Amino acid sequence: MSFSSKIFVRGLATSAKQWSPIKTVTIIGSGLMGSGIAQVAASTGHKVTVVDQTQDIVDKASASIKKSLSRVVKKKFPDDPKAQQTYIADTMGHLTLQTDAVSAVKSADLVVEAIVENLDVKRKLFATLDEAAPQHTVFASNTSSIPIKDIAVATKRGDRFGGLHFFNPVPMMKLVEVIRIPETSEETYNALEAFGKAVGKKTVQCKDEKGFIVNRLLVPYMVESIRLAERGDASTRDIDVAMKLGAGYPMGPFELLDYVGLDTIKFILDGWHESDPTNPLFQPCESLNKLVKENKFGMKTGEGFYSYDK
Ligand SMILES: CCCCCCC[C@H](O)CC(=O)SCCNC(=O)CCNC(=O)[C@H](O)C(C)(C)COP(=O)([O-])OP(=O)([O-])OC[C@H]1O[C@@H](n2cnc3c(N)ncnc32)[C@H](O)[C@@H]1OP(=O)([O-])[O-]
Ligand SMILES: NC(=O)c1ccc[n+]([C@@H]2O[C@H](COP(=O)([O-])OP(=O)(O)OC[C@H]3O[C@@H](n4cnc5c(N)ncnc54)[C@H](O)[C@@H]3O)[C@@H](O)[C@H]2O)c1
Repeated sequence: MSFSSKIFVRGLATSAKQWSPIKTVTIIGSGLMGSGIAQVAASTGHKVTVVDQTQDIVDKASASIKKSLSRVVKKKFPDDPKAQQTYIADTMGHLTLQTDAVSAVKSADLVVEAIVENLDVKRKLFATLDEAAPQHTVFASNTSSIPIKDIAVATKRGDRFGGLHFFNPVPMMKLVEVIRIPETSEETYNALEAFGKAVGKKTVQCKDEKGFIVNRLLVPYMVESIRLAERGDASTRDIDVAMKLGAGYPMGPFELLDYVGLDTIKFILDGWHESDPTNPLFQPCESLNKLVKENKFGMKTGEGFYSYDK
């Protein structure tokens, strides 16, 4: 077969591959979000490989996925222990957990990144994976606050790059935001949207703007809640009760702040303030900075706006 026809065939194969549904998924990062994304992908029949930095971390991820699955099956198959065990075994049977990212992307249709919220680390990872992954593989980041385009520049596949922003806890939250950058092709967007639906989520589409949809509205709301308490207008408890009973939120803003992590909120707010310093919604927040300075990040450290049994 001549060189040019080889390119043509490969081109067809590649382009044909882009239209096929995502079946094999690699998730880089097995923390709070990566393990949740892996769980919902594996429990909906996808072949999933999860990667993290050490065997100890991936072992912990495996255990937390099993723990979460045991909570899911109690609701899904009440009084049917056999069905519960089968569901857990089938899901775990679709999951491979390892520490080598390069080999993990060799046959991936989709790579979802859910590693530390650090642009340089994300770029370094994607640059490496761009060399290792097949041409047809779609890349997506689960970042909360970094513009997808700033991550995608590390690769040569802007047309096969997007954002899949899941919500914490992934097994429970029914939404995934599908984010396009200008280069994202129609095929890529369709594949990402179809994957979001295939893992049981409702998908919404948005541009690659600060906070996408939910965080852009939630972060200012939560920071304004802190300012309301700082002024002494109401207590944190009463603000939480008010928003749960008055607005129907499952958690009040201070419960949610402690749940998501005060360090994460501060990181996001500082980033948005830096890039838009006059925006009143993004002004720094004194009591948030004080708690983070004292390493009081919320549930994950045992103390934030509230104290928790560790
Ligand atoms: C936010 C602004 C920006 C911040 C930073 C970025 C954030 C990020 O980018 C965006 C977000 O995620 S924003 C954050 C978006 N997220 C939110 O806003 C969260 C809002 N909060 C909620 O939706 C609810 O409070 C929860 C669903 C978290 C807990 O439900 P609850 O009723 O309050 O209390 P419950 O008793 O605990 O659980 C009841 C049952 O649910 C089931 N189950 C629960 N967790 C499970 C898991 N991990 N696995 C499996 N199953 C799980 C289980 O069956 C359990 O029964 P069990 O007998 O205990 O096993
Ligand atoms: N926590 C949330 O509520 C939430 C919700 C939506 C999106 N996000 C986003 O998801 C991403 C992950 O957040 P998280 O809360 O799961 O963080 P996490 O700290 O729980 O997990 C991050 C994981 O990535 C691993 N990691 C870091 N660098 C790595 C590398 N180079 N290769 C492989 N693994 C690496 C870490 O070991 C860790 O296990 C972030 O971008 C965050 O903004 C977080």
